[in-house]
Amino acid sequence: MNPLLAELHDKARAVLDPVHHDFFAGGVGDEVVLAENEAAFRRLALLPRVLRGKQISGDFPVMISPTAFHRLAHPDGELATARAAGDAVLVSSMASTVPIADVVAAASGPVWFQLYVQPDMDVTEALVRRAERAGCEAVVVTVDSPVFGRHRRDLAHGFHDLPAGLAAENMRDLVGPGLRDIEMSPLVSWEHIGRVQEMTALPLWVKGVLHPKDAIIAVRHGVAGIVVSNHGGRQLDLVPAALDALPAVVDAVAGRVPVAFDGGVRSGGDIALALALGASSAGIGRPVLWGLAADGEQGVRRVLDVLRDEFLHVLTLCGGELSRDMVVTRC
Ligand SMILES: Cc1cc2nc3c(=O)[nH]c(=O)nc-3n(C[C@H](O)[C@H](O)[C@H](O)COP(=O)(O)O)c2cc1C
Ligand SMILES: O=C(O)C(=O)c1ccccc1
Repeated sequence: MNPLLAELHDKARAVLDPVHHDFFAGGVGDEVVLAENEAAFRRLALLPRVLRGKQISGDFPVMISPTAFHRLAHPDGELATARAAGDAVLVSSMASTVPIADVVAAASGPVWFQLYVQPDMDVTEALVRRAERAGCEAVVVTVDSPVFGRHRRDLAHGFHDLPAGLAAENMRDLVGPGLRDIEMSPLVSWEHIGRVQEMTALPLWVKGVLHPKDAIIAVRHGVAGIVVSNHGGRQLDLVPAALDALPAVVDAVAGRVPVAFDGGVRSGGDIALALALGASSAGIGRPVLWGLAADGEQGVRRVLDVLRDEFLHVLTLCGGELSRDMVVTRC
């Protein structure tokens, strides 16, 4: 892990209510997958290319992955995250504690709206309209959550609702703004993806694909892109590290749509490895929350600056190239 990010996590741990820290930090079950997501990067190495004779461009293909309830981390919540995002894609959680319209207004770059399809399709449509009216540039449907993950730390703390004054603002006047007003349903299917596509002209991405067969089905449904993710180890504690699932999905998709990735990215080198394995961009989840808790907008900016600087340094050392043939396993 980049030591500056570790420092921000230490600071976040010191300032956060331990219950809220554990909501952000925790995973499902024994937290095997949570640990594996980071460990998977350590098992890979890069063979740099040499004497390529070129100056690298400043492209920084990173997105802020959707995470719920930023006002648990800092009073400015998602407004601070949005202001700090710069030109990175900000995927704003449907479970934000600031309404999506205000998130987009605070951002200077693209904002995408993350959606859990609600079994009441009128509620789903109302959410999509809110995202459209706000000016979101894509909808990202999270598909790895037919049910809430059983987060052992939350159960131990008895954390199952937001403190007074905080709410899931996008849900207001639809069902209710409480944590449990957001439904996850095992009845959601590919048919619902089609229905969301009929609702909106916005590009639709699916987030949380691990099986290459699902990636192929997604492409067949005309998705704009796929995010390979295991939800940061918060859903099924039996899945592989997200990084280990990436190559097979990239191969199955065969360039037809972009394949983004998240899970365990903690350094510029991690971003480089994900890109070398074929990811179009790397998503950052918890480190953004640590920056936000530690120092609000400045903290999130610091996280992105540290990762950008380190990524561009690594990329330069790799001759400005990242490809699958440069990745080898250690030992
Ligand atoms: C506290 C927390 C809340 C999350 N909330 C959401 C969410 O609302 N929607 C979603 O699609 N994913 C959610 N995720 C998953 C992230 O989008 C992402 O997949 C994951 O955090 C990436 O792994 P990382 O934290 O190791 O970077 C959440 C993750 C965390 C840690
Ligand atoms: O905690 C999560 O991982 C998550 O996705 C979520 C979604 C909605 C409400 C609370 C948490």
